[in-house]
Amino acid sequence: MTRITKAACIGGGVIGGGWIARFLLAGIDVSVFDPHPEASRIVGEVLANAEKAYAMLTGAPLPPRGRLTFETSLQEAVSGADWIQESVPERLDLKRRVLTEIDAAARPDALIGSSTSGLLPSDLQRDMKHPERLFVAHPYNPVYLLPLVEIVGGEKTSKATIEAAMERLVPIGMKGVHIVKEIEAFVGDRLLEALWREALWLIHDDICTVETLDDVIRYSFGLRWAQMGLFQTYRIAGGEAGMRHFLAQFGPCLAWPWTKLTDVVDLDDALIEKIGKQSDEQAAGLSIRALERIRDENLVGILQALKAGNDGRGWGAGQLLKDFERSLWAAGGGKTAAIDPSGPLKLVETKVSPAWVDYNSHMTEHRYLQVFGDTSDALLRLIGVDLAYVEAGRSYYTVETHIRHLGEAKLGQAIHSTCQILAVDDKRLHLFHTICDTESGAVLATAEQMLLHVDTEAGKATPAPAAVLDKANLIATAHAKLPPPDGAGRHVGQKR
Ligand SMILES: NC(=O)C1=CN([C@@H]2O[C@H](COP(=O)(O)OP(=O)(O)OC[C@H]3O[C@@H](n4cnc5c(N)ncnc54)[C@H](O)[C@@H]3O)[C@@H](O)[C@H]2O)C=CC1
Ligand SMILES: C[N+](C)(C)CC(=O)CC(=O)[O-]
Repeated sequence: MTRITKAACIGGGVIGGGWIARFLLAGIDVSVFDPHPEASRIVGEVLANAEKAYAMLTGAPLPPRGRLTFETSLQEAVSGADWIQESVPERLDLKRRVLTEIDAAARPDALIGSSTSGLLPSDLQRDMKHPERLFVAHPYNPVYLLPLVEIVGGEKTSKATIEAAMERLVPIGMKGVHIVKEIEAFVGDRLLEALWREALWLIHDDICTVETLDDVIRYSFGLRWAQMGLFQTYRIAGGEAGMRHFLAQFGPCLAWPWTKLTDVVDLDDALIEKIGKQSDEQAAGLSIRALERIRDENLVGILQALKAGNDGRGWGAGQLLKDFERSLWAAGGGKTAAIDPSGPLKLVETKVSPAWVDYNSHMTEHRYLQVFGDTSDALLRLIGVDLAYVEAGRSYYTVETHIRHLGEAKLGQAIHSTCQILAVDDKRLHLFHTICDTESGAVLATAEQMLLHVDTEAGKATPAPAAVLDKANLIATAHAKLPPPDGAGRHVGQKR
Protein backbone atom coordinates (compact mmCIF):
# COMPACT_ATOMS: atom_id res chain seq x y z
CA MET A 1 0.00 0.00 0.00
CA THR A 2 1.36 3.42 -0.95
CA ARG A 3 1.70 5.92 1.85
CA ILE A 4 1.87 9.69 1.98
CA THR A 5 5.45 10.60 2.86
CA LYS A 6 5.13 14.37 3.22
CA ALA A 7 1.95 16.43 3.36
CA ALA A 8 1.41 20.14 2.83
CA CYS A 9 -1.63 21.89 4.26
CA ILE A 10 -2.63 25.21 2.71
CA GLY A 11 -4.98 26.79 5.23
CA GLY A 12 -4.80 25.78 8.89
CA GLY A 13 -8.22 26.74 10.25
CA VAL A 14 -10.89 24.38 11.56
CA ILE A 15 -10.48 21.86 8.75
CA GLY A 16 -6.84 22.47 7.83
CA GLY A 17 -5.97 22.08 11.53
CA GLY A 18 -7.86 18.77 11.61
CA TRP A 19 -6.01 17.47 8.54
CA ILE A 20 -2.70 18.57 10.05
CA ALA A 21 -3.44 16.59 13.22
CA ARG A 22 -4.59 13.53 11.22
CA PHE A 23 -1.36 13.51 9.18
CA LEU A 24 1.01 14.22 12.09
CA LEU A 25 -0.52 11.52 14.31
CA ALA A 26 -0.12 9.05 11.45
CA GLY A 27 3.61 9.84 11.48
CA ILE A 28 3.62 12.07 8.38
CA ASP A 29 5.65 15.32 8.27
CA VAL A 30 3.45 18.32 7.49
CA SER A 31 4.36 21.79 6.28
CA VAL A 32 1.74 24.48 6.58
CA PHE A 33 1.07 27.79 4.92
CA ASP A 34 -1.58 30.04 6.45
CA PRO A 35 -1.14 33.83 6.53
CA HIS A 36 -3.26 34.16 9.68
CA PRO A 37 -1.03 35.77 12.36
CA GLU A 38 -2.17 33.23 14.94
CA ALA A 39 -2.15 30.16 12.70
CA SER A 40 0.42 28.28 14.78
CA ARG A 41 -1.49 28.87 18.05
CA ILE A 42 -4.78 27.73 16.46
CA VAL A 43 -3.20 24.63 14.94
CA GLY A 44 -1.44 23.92 18.26
CA GLU A 45 -4.76 23.94 20.12
CA VAL A 46 -6.42 21.63 17.60
CA LEU A 47 -3.40 19.32 17.78
CA ALA A 48 -3.52 19.23 21.59
CA ASN A 49 -7.18 18.17 21.48
CA ALA A 50 -6.39 15.58 18.81
CA GLU A 51 -3.54 14.08 20.83
CA LYS A 52 -5.77 13.87 23.89
CA ALA A 53 -8.44 12.12 21.83
CA TYR A 54 -6.01 9.62 20.26
CA ALA A 55 -4.58 8.71 23.66
CA MET A 56 -8.10 7.66 24.66
CA LEU A 57 -9.01 6.18 21.28
CA THR A 58 -6.40 3.49 20.95
CA GLY A 59 -3.82 1.52 22.84
CA ALA A 60 -2.17 0.52 19.56
CA PRO A 61 1.34 1.91 19.08
CA LEU A 62 1.10 5.12 17.07
CA PRO A 63 4.13 5.95 14.94
CA PRO A 64 6.38 8.78 16.14
CA ARG A 65 4.53 12.05 15.48
CA GLY A 66 5.42 13.70 12.16
CA ARG A 67 7.36 16.97 12.09
CA LEU A 68 5.28 20.16 11.86
CA THR A 69 6.69 23.23 10.12
CA PHE A 70 5.07 26.57 9.32
CA GLU A 71 6.29 28.20 6.11
CA THR A 72 6.08 31.83 5.06
CA SER A 73 5.05 31.03 1.49
CA LEU A 74 2.78 28.54 -0.22
CA GLN A 75 5.67 27.58 -2.52
CA GLU A 76 7.91 26.58 0.41
CA ALA A 77 5.09 24.63 2.04
CA VAL A 78 4.27 22.47 -0.99
CA SER A 79 7.92 21.82 -1.84
CA GLY A 80 8.59 18.07 -1.71
CA ALA A 81 5.05 17.19 -0.59
CA ASP A 82 3.32 14.23 -2.22
CA TRP A 83 -0.16 15.10 -0.82
CA ILE A 84 -1.25 18.73 -0.74
CA GLN A 85 -4.51 19.57 1.00
CA GLU A 86 -6.12 22.93 0.30
CA SER A 87 -8.43 24.15 3.09
CA VAL A 88 -8.83 27.88 2.46
CA PRO A 89 -12.22 29.66 2.81
CA GLU A 90 -15.09 28.52 0.62
CA ARG A 91 -14.78 31.04 -2.23
CA LEU A 92 -14.36 29.87 -5.80
CA ASP A 93 -12.09 32.75 -6.88
CA LEU A 94 -9.77 32.30 -3.88
CA LYS A 95 -9.63 28.52 -4.21
CA ARG A 96 -8.92 28.72 -7.96
CA ARG A 97 -6.06 31.14 -7.35
CA VAL A 98 -4.57 29.09 -4.52
CA LEU A 99 -4.91 25.82 -6.45
CA THR A 100 -3.21 27.33 -9.48
CA GLU A 101 -0.31 28.46 -7.28
CA ILE A 102 -0.09 24.99 -5.72
CA ASP A 103 -0.14 23.43 -9.19
CA ALA A 104 2.77 25.59 -10.33
CA ALA A 105 4.94 24.89 -7.29
CA ALA A 106 4.16 21.25 -6.48
CA ARG A 107 6.28 18.33 -7.55
CA PRO A 108 4.88 16.72 -10.73
CA ASP A 109 3.57 13.57 -9.06
CA ALA A 110 1.93 15.33 -6.08
CA LEU A 111 -1.76 14.72 -5.42
CA ILE A 112 -3.80 17.87 -4.76
CA GLY A 113 -6.94 17.54 -2.65
CA SER A 114 -9.43 20.31 -1.92
CA SER A 115 -11.47 20.31 1.30
CA THR A 116 -14.31 22.24 -0.37
CA SER A 117 -17.72 21.46 1.08
CA GLY A 118 -19.58 21.85 -2.17
CA LEU A 119 -17.73 23.50 -5.08
CA LEU A 120 -17.41 21.42 -8.23
CA PRO A 121 -13.94 20.01 -8.90
CA SER A 122 -14.37 20.88 -12.60
CA ASP A 123 -14.73 24.54 -11.59
CA LEU A 124 -11.77 24.35 -9.22
CA GLN A 125 -9.38 22.82 -11.77
CA ARG A 126 -10.26 25.26 -14.61
CA ASP A 127 -7.03 27.28 -14.52
CA MET A 128 -4.61 24.52 -13.54
CA LYS A 129 -1.85 23.36 -15.89
CA HIS A 130 -2.07 19.81 -14.51
CA PRO A 131 -5.77 19.52 -13.62
CA GLU A 132 -5.63 15.72 -13.79
CA ARG A 133 -4.20 15.57 -10.26
CA LEU A 134 -6.86 17.75 -8.58
CA PHE A 135 -9.72 16.13 -6.70
CA VAL A 136 -12.10 17.03 -3.92
CA ALA A 137 -11.19 15.35 -0.62
CA HIS A 138 -14.13 16.49 1.49
CA PRO A 139 -13.66 15.54 5.16
CA TYR A 140 -15.87 15.90 8.22
CA ASN A 141 -15.14 17.87 11.34
CA PRO A 142 -13.16 16.82 13.42
CA VAL A 143 -10.97 15.45 10.65
CA TYR A 144 -8.67 13.66 13.11
CA LEU A 145 -11.52 11.51 14.48
CA LEU A 146 -14.17 11.21 11.76
CA PRO A 147 -12.78 8.88 9.10
CA LEU A 148 -14.89 9.72 6.04
CA VAL A 149 -13.51 11.56 3.02
CA GLU A 150 -15.66 12.08 -0.09
CA ILE A 151 -13.37 11.78 -3.09
CA VAL A 152 -14.76 13.53 -6.16
CA GLY A 153 -13.03 14.03 -9.49
CA GLY A 154 -13.75 16.74 -12.04
CA GLU A 155 -13.97 16.45 -15.83
CA LYS A 156 -10.17 16.55 -16.11
CA THR A 157 -9.25 14.44 -13.07
CA SER A 158 -7.52 11.20 -14.04
CA LYS A 159 -8.67 7.78 -12.89
CA ALA A 160 -5.16 7.15 -11.57
CA THR A 161 -5.45 10.20 -9.30
CA ILE A 162 -8.71 8.96 -7.78
CA GLU A 163 -7.23 5.50 -7.20
CA ALA A 164 -4.07 6.92 -5.65
CA ALA A 165 -6.06 9.22 -3.36
CA MET A 166 -8.33 6.41 -2.16
CA GLU A 167 -5.35 4.15 -1.47
CA ARG A 168 -3.41 6.75 0.51
CA LEU A 169 -6.27 7.37 2.94
CA VAL A 170 -6.14 3.82 4.33
CA PRO A 171 -2.83 4.08 6.23
CA ILE A 172 -4.03 7.24 7.96
CA GLY A 173 -7.13 5.46 9.27
CA MET A 174 -9.59 7.16 6.89
CA LYS A 175 -12.29 5.81 4.62
CA GLY A 176 -12.48 7.26 1.14
CA VAL A 177 -15.78 6.97 -0.71
CA HIS A 178 -15.63 7.75 -4.40
CA ILE A 179 -18.59 9.87 -5.49
CA VAL A 180 -18.74 8.94 -9.15
CA LYS A 181 -20.68 11.96 -10.48
CA GLU A 182 -19.75 15.46 -9.41
CA ILE A 183 -22.60 17.51 -8.01
CA GLU A 184 -22.57 20.58 -5.76
CA ALA A 185 -22.17 19.57 -2.09
CA PHE A 186 -21.55 15.93 -3.07
CA VAL A 187 -23.54 13.47 -0.90
CA GLY A 188 -22.93 14.34 2.75
CA ASP A 189 -23.50 18.08 2.58
CA ARG A 190 -26.49 17.65 0.29
CA LEU A 191 -28.12 15.55 3.00
CA LEU A 192 -26.97 17.80 5.83
CA GLU A 193 -28.19 20.91 4.10
CA ALA A 194 -31.68 19.44 3.57
CA LEU A 195 -31.85 18.74 7.30
CA TRP A 196 -30.41 22.11 8.21
CA ARG A 197 -32.92 23.94 6.00
CA GLU A 198 -35.78 22.18 7.75
CA ALA A 199 -34.22 22.90 11.14
CA LEU A 200 -34.01 26.63 10.38
CA TRP A 201 -37.69 26.67 9.41
CA LEU A 202 -38.64 24.92 12.66
CA ILE A 203 -36.83 27.59 14.69
CA HIS A 204 -38.12 30.41 12.50
CA ASP A 205 -41.71 29.21 12.97
CA ASP A 206 -41.24 28.87 16.77
CA ILE A 207 -42.01 25.14 16.64
CA CYS A 208 -39.11 24.44 19.02
CA THR A 209 -35.86 25.90 20.34
CA VAL A 210 -32.41 24.95 19.08
CA GLU A 211 -31.90 22.86 22.22
CA THR A 212 -35.12 20.88 21.70
CA LEU A 213 -34.21 20.35 18.06
CA ASP A 214 -30.76 19.02 19.01
CA ASP A 215 -32.36 16.76 21.64
CA VAL A 216 -34.69 15.32 19.01
CA ILE A 217 -31.63 14.34 16.98
CA ARG A 218 -29.22 13.19 19.68
CA TYR A 219 -31.68 11.11 21.70
CA SER A 220 -33.08 9.31 18.66
CA PHE A 221 -32.05 8.99 15.04
CA GLY A 222 -28.62 10.55 15.64
CA LEU A 223 -27.75 7.44 17.63
CA ARG A 224 -29.05 5.21 14.84
CA TRP A 225 -27.22 7.03 12.08
CA ALA A 226 -23.78 6.59 13.65
CA GLN A 227 -24.02 2.87 13.28
CA MET A 228 -26.36 2.03 10.38
CA GLY A 229 -26.94 5.14 8.34
CA LEU A 230 -30.32 5.70 6.72
CA PHE A 231 -31.21 2.86 4.39
CA GLN A 232 -30.18 -0.03 6.63
CA THR A 233 -32.02 1.61 9.52
CA TYR A 234 -35.18 1.88 7.39
CA ARG A 235 -34.80 -1.70 6.19
CA ILE A 236 -35.19 -2.81 9.80
CA ALA A 237 -38.07 -0.33 10.28
CA GLY A 238 -39.95 -2.21 7.54
CA GLY A 239 -40.26 -5.17 9.90
CA GLU A 240 -39.86 -8.68 8.57
CA ALA A 241 -40.91 -7.58 5.10
CA GLY A 242 -37.93 -5.21 5.07
CA MET A 243 -37.23 -2.33 2.72
CA ARG A 244 -40.01 -2.96 0.18
CA HIS A 245 -42.65 -2.82 2.88
CA PHE A 246 -41.07 0.29 4.36
CA LEU A 247 -41.18 2.02 0.97
CA ALA A 248 -44.80 0.98 0.41
CA GLN A 249 -45.85 2.25 3.84
CA PHE A 250 -43.91 5.50 4.13
CA GLY A 251 -43.20 6.36 0.47
CA PRO A 252 -46.56 8.14 0.02
CA CYS A 253 -45.75 10.48 2.97
CA LEU A 254 -43.11 12.08 0.78
CA ALA A 255 -45.87 13.74 -1.19
CA TRP A 256 -47.58 15.06 1.95
CA PRO A 257 -46.65 18.51 3.22
CA TRP A 258 -44.28 17.20 5.90
CA THR A 259 -41.37 19.31 4.76
CA LYS A 260 -40.70 22.80 3.49
CA LEU A 261 -38.95 21.14 0.57
CA THR A 262 -36.49 23.51 -1.05
CA ASP A 263 -37.80 26.81 0.30
CA VAL A 264 -34.91 28.67 1.90
CA VAL A 265 -35.59 30.55 5.09
CA ASP A 266 -34.60 34.21 5.11
CA LEU A 267 -31.66 34.42 7.54
CA ASP A 268 -32.49 38.00 8.50
CA ASP A 269 -31.03 39.77 11.56
CA ALA A 270 -33.94 38.75 13.75
CA LEU A 271 -33.56 35.04 12.97
CA ILE A 272 -29.77 35.18 13.35
CA GLU A 273 -30.18 36.85 16.75
CA LYS A 274 -32.84 34.36 17.83
CA ILE A 275 -30.66 31.36 16.92
CA GLY A 276 -27.52 33.01 18.36
CA LYS A 277 -29.24 33.70 21.69
CA GLN A 278 -30.71 30.21 21.98
CA SER A 279 -27.36 28.67 21.04
CA ASP A 280 -25.58 30.75 23.72
CA GLU A 281 -28.10 29.53 26.31
CA GLN A 282 -27.65 25.95 25.16
CA ALA A 283 -23.83 26.18 25.51
CA ALA A 284 -24.24 27.29 29.16
CA GLY A 285 -20.90 29.09 29.19
CA LEU A 286 -18.81 26.26 27.73
CA SER A 287 -16.11 27.56 25.36
CA ILE A 288 -15.75 26.19 21.83
CA ARG A 289 -12.56 24.30 22.85
CA ALA A 290 -14.36 22.81 25.88
CA LEU A 291 -17.27 21.74 23.65
CA GLU A 292 -14.75 20.25 21.22
CA ARG A 293 -13.24 18.16 24.02
CA ILE A 294 -16.67 16.91 25.10
CA ARG A 295 -17.49 16.10 21.47
CA ASP A 296 -14.17 14.26 21.06
CA GLU A 297 -14.65 12.18 24.21
CA ASN A 298 -18.13 11.21 23.04
CA LEU A 299 -16.90 10.35 19.56
CA VAL A 300 -14.12 8.20 21.02
CA GLY A 301 -16.71 6.37 23.14
CA ILE A 302 -18.95 5.80 20.12
CA LEU A 303 -16.06 4.59 17.95
CA GLN A 304 -14.95 2.19 20.65
CA ALA A 305 -18.47 0.86 21.12
CA LEU A 306 -18.64 0.26 17.36
CA LYS A 307 -15.26 -1.48 17.50
CA ALA A 308 -16.73 -3.98 19.94
CA GLY A 309 -19.93 -4.41 17.86
CA ASN A 310 -20.90 -7.32 15.63
CA ASP A 311 -19.66 -9.91 18.13
CA GLY A 312 -16.30 -8.20 18.49
CA ARG A 313 -15.62 -8.10 14.76
CA GLY A 314 -16.33 -4.37 14.66
CA TRP A 315 -19.07 -2.54 12.76
CA GLY A 316 -18.93 0.45 10.41
CA ALA A 317 -16.50 3.09 11.65
CA GLY A 318 -15.57 0.75 14.52
CA GLN A 319 -14.50 -1.95 12.07
CA LEU A 320 -12.36 0.63 10.29
CA LEU A 321 -10.76 1.56 13.62
CA LYS A 322 -10.09 -2.12 14.31
CA ASP A 323 -8.39 -2.52 10.91
CA PHE A 324 -6.38 0.66 11.47
CA GLU A 325 -5.19 -0.60 14.86
CA ARG A 326 -4.23 -3.91 13.32
CA SER A 327 -2.04 -2.09 10.82
CA LEU A 328 -0.50 -0.04 13.66
CA TRP A 329 0.33 -3.19 15.60
CA ALA A 330 1.77 -4.82 12.49
CA ALA A 331 3.86 -1.76 11.65
CA GLY A 332 5.12 -0.65 15.00
CA GLY A 333 4.08 -3.08 17.66
CA GLY A 334 7.10 -5.35 17.42
CA LYS A 335 9.65 -2.58 17.30
CA THR A 336 9.63 -1.53 20.92
CA ALA A 337 12.37 1.00 21.59
CA ALA A 338 15.49 -0.09 23.45
CA ILE A 339 14.37 -2.56 26.08
CA ASP A 340 16.11 -2.40 29.42
CA PRO A 341 15.51 -5.71 31.23
CA SER A 342 17.26 -4.48 34.40
CA GLY A 343 13.77 -3.48 35.64
CA PRO A 344 10.13 -4.35 34.87
CA LEU A 345 9.42 -3.51 31.21
CA LYS A 346 7.23 -0.46 30.59
CA LEU A 347 5.10 -1.78 27.73
CA VAL A 348 1.83 0.16 27.60
CA GLU A 349 1.21 3.88 27.97
CA THR A 350 -2.35 5.11 27.61
CA LYS A 351 -5.06 7.38 28.99
CA VAL A 352 -8.37 6.37 30.57
CA SER A 353 -10.89 6.57 27.75
CA PRO A 354 -14.54 7.69 28.22
CA ALA A 355 -15.77 4.23 27.26
CA TRP A 356 -13.71 2.76 30.11
CA VAL A 357 -15.42 4.70 32.91
CA ASP A 358 -18.33 3.19 34.86
CA TYR A 359 -21.12 4.45 37.16
CA ASN A 360 -18.55 4.87 39.96
CA SER A 361 -16.81 7.49 37.76
CA HIS A 362 -13.61 5.47 37.52
CA MET A 363 -12.10 2.90 35.18
CA THR A 364 -14.29 -0.17 35.21
CA GLU A 365 -12.86 -3.56 36.14
CA HIS A 366 -12.72 -5.28 32.75
CA ARG A 367 -10.72 -2.38 31.30
CA TYR A 368 -7.92 -3.23 33.74
CA LEU A 369 -7.88 -6.67 32.20
CA GLN A 370 -7.77 -5.03 28.76
CA VAL A 371 -4.69 -3.00 29.71
CA PHE A 372 -3.08 -6.09 31.26
CA GLY A 373 -3.94 -8.07 28.13
CA ASP A 374 -2.33 -5.34 26.00
CA THR A 375 0.73 -5.57 28.23
CA SER A 376 1.00 -9.33 27.69
CA ASP A 377 0.53 -8.78 23.94
CA ALA A 378 3.33 -6.20 23.92
CA LEU A 379 5.64 -8.63 25.72
CA LEU A 380 4.73 -11.40 23.28
CA ARG A 381 5.60 -9.21 20.30
CA LEU A 382 8.89 -8.45 21.99
CA ILE A 383 9.79 -12.13 22.12
CA GLY A 384 8.74 -12.73 18.51
CA VAL A 385 5.09 -13.71 18.93
CA ASP A 386 3.71 -11.16 16.49
CA LEU A 387 0.80 -11.23 14.03
CA ALA A 388 2.75 -13.29 11.47
CA TYR A 389 3.61 -15.82 14.19
CA VAL A 390 -0.04 -16.12 15.23
CA GLU A 391 -1.19 -16.40 11.62
CA ALA A 392 1.26 -19.30 11.18
CA GLY A 393 -0.76 -21.26 13.75
CA ARG A 394 0.92 -20.77 17.12
CA SER A 395 0.30 -18.38 19.97
CA TYR A 396 0.16 -17.96 23.72
CA TYR A 397 -3.22 -18.24 25.46
CA THR A 398 -3.85 -16.84 28.95
CA VAL A 399 -5.03 -19.61 31.28
CA GLU A 400 -5.11 -17.79 34.62
CA THR A 401 -5.27 -14.17 35.82
CA HIS A 402 -5.38 -12.66 39.31
CA ILE A 403 -6.05 -8.91 39.38
CA ARG A 404 -5.69 -6.73 42.48
CA HIS A 405 -7.30 -3.27 42.48
CA LEU A 406 -5.27 -0.92 44.66
CA GLY A 407 -6.21 2.57 43.45
CA GLU A 408 -8.60 4.41 41.15
CA ALA A 409 -8.00 5.56 37.57
CA LYS A 410 -10.18 8.47 36.44
CA LEU A 411 -11.30 9.72 33.02
CA GLY A 412 -8.39 11.04 30.95
CA GLN A 413 -5.77 9.99 33.54
CA ALA A 414 -2.41 8.99 32.06
CA ILE A 415 -1.53 5.44 33.12
CA HIS A 416 1.13 2.94 32.14
CA SER A 417 1.72 -0.72 32.64
CA THR A 418 4.90 -2.68 33.33
CA CYS A 419 5.72 -6.38 33.10
CA GLN A 420 8.08 -8.56 35.12
CA ILE A 421 8.66 -12.12 33.95
CA LEU A 422 8.46 -14.43 36.96
CA ALA A 423 9.23 -17.69 35.17
CA VAL A 424 9.54 -19.28 31.74
CA ASP A 425 9.55 -22.92 30.65
CA ASP A 426 9.02 -24.50 27.27
CA LYS A 427 5.23 -24.15 27.47
CA ARG A 428 4.54 -21.59 30.19
CA LEU A 429 5.08 -17.87 30.70
CA HIS A 430 4.46 -16.62 34.23
CA LEU A 431 4.04 -12.83 34.28
CA PHE A 432 3.45 -10.05 36.77
CA HIS A 433 1.99 -6.75 35.48
CA THR A 434 1.55 -3.44 37.28
CA ILE A 435 -0.61 -0.48 36.23
CA CYS A 436 0.63 2.86 37.60
CA ASP A 437 -0.53 6.44 37.53
CA THR A 438 2.02 7.99 35.18
CA GLU A 439 2.30 11.32 36.97
CA SER A 440 2.77 10.09 40.55
CA GLY A 441 3.95 6.53 39.90
CA ALA A 442 1.33 5.23 42.38
CA VAL A 443 0.35 1.59 41.83
CA LEU A 444 -3.30 1.28 40.75
CA ALA A 445 -3.57 -2.43 40.01
CA THR A 446 -1.52 -5.58 39.53
CA ALA A 447 -2.15 -8.77 37.59
CA GLU A 448 -0.43 -12.11 37.80
CA GLN A 449 -0.92 -14.21 34.69
CA MET A 450 -0.04 -17.65 33.40
CA LEU A 451 0.15 -18.05 29.64
CA LEU A 452 0.43 -21.34 27.74
CA HIS A 453 2.09 -21.76 24.36
CA VAL A 454 -0.42 -23.42 22.00
CA ASP A 455 -0.82 -24.93 18.59
CA THR A 456 -3.94 -22.95 17.66
CA GLU A 457 -5.19 -25.41 15.04
CA ALA A 458 -4.87 -28.43 17.29
CA GLY A 459 -6.09 -26.39 20.29
CA LYS A 460 -3.34 -27.97 22.44
CA ALA A 461 -0.38 -26.76 24.45
CA THR A 462 2.89 -27.29 22.63
CA PRO A 463 6.52 -26.27 23.40
CA ALA A 464 7.52 -22.82 22.15
CA PRO A 465 10.38 -22.73 19.62
CA ALA A 466 13.92 -21.92 20.75
CA ALA A 467 13.85 -18.50 19.06
CA VAL A 468 10.96 -17.40 21.30
CA LEU A 469 12.27 -19.10 24.44
CA ASP A 470 15.73 -17.58 24.04
CA LYS A 471 14.28 -14.05 23.97
CA ALA A 472 11.95 -14.74 26.89
CA ASN A 473 14.75 -16.30 28.94
CA LEU A 474 17.03 -13.34 28.33
CA ILE A 475 14.50 -11.04 30.00
CA ALA A 476 13.54 -13.61 32.67
CA THR A 477 17.19 -14.06 33.71
CA ALA A 478 17.55 -10.31 34.22
CA HIS A 479 14.20 -10.13 36.02
CA ALA A 480 15.22 -12.97 38.37
CA LYS A 481 17.67 -10.54 39.97
CA LEU A 482 14.79 -8.15 40.90
CA PRO A 483 12.97 -8.49 44.22
CA PRO A 484 9.76 -10.53 43.85
CA PRO A 485 6.93 -8.06 43.15
CA ASP A 486 4.72 -7.19 46.09
CA GLY A 487 1.59 -9.31 45.77
CA ALA A 488 3.02 -12.08 43.58
CA GLY A 489 1.61 -15.48 44.50
CA ARG A 490 -1.27 -14.02 46.50
CA HIS A 491 -4.69 -15.65 46.46
CA VAL A 492 -8.07 -14.00 46.88
CA GLY A 493 -8.90 -13.14 50.50
CA GLN A 494 -5.31 -13.40 51.75
CA LYS A 495 -4.46 -10.88 54.50
CA ARG A 496 -2.01 -8.16 53.48
N1 LIG B 1 -15.81 23.95 9.02
C1 LIG B 1 -16.37 22.83 8.59
O1 LIG B 1 -17.20 22.23 9.26
C2 LIG B 1 -15.95 22.23 7.28
C3 LIG B 1 -15.31 22.98 6.31
N2 LIG B 1 -14.91 22.38 5.13
C4 LIG B 1 -14.25 23.16 4.08
O2 LIG B 1 -12.90 23.41 4.49
C5 LIG B 1 -12.44 24.64 3.92
C6 LIG B 1 -11.91 25.51 5.05
O3 LIG B 1 -12.95 25.78 5.96
P1 LIG B 1 -12.67 26.07 7.51
O4 LIG B 1 -11.47 25.37 7.94
O5 LIG B 1 -13.95 25.83 8.18
O6 LIG B 1 -12.39 27.62 7.47
P2 LIG B 1 -11.54 28.52 8.48
O7 LIG B 1 -11.97 29.90 8.28
O8 LIG B 1 -11.58 27.93 9.84
O9 LIG B 1 -10.05 28.34 7.95
C7 LIG B 1 -9.60 28.85 6.73
C8 LIG B 1 -8.13 29.16 6.89
O10 LIG B 1 -7.58 29.49 5.62
C9 LIG B 1 -6.64 30.53 5.83
N3 LIG B 1 -6.42 31.22 4.56
C10 LIG B 1 -7.12 32.22 4.00
N4 LIG B 1 -6.58 32.55 2.82
C11 LIG B 1 -5.50 31.74 2.63
C12 LIG B 1 -4.53 31.61 1.60
N5 LIG B 1 -4.56 32.38 0.53
N6 LIG B 1 -3.56 30.67 1.75
C13 LIG B 1 -3.53 29.89 2.85
N7 LIG B 1 -4.42 29.97 3.85
C14 LIG B 1 -5.40 30.89 3.74
C15 LIG B 1 -7.26 31.41 6.91
O11 LIG B 1 -6.29 32.21 7.55
C16 LIG B 1 -7.86 30.35 7.81
O12 LIG B 1 -6.98 29.96 8.85
C17 LIG B 1 -13.63 25.24 3.19
O13 LIG B 1 -13.54 24.92 1.84
C18 LIG B 1 -14.83 24.53 3.83
O14 LIG B 1 -15.94 24.45 2.99
C19 LIG B 1 -15.06 21.03 4.92
C20 LIG B 1 -15.65 20.24 5.87
C21 LIG B 1 -16.21 20.78 7.08
C1 LIG C 1 -21.17 23.14 7.19
N1 LIG C 1 -20.29 22.42 6.27
C2 LIG C 1 -20.94 22.45 4.96
C3 LIG C 1 -19.02 23.13 6.20
C4 LIG C 1 -20.15 21.06 6.81
C5 LIG C 1 -19.28 20.11 6.09
O1 LIG C 1 -18.77 20.35 5.02
C6 LIG C 1 -19.04 18.77 6.67
C7 LIG C 1 -19.21 18.60 8.15
O2 LIG C 1 -18.20 18.41 8.85
O3 LIG C 1 -20.34 18.63 8.62
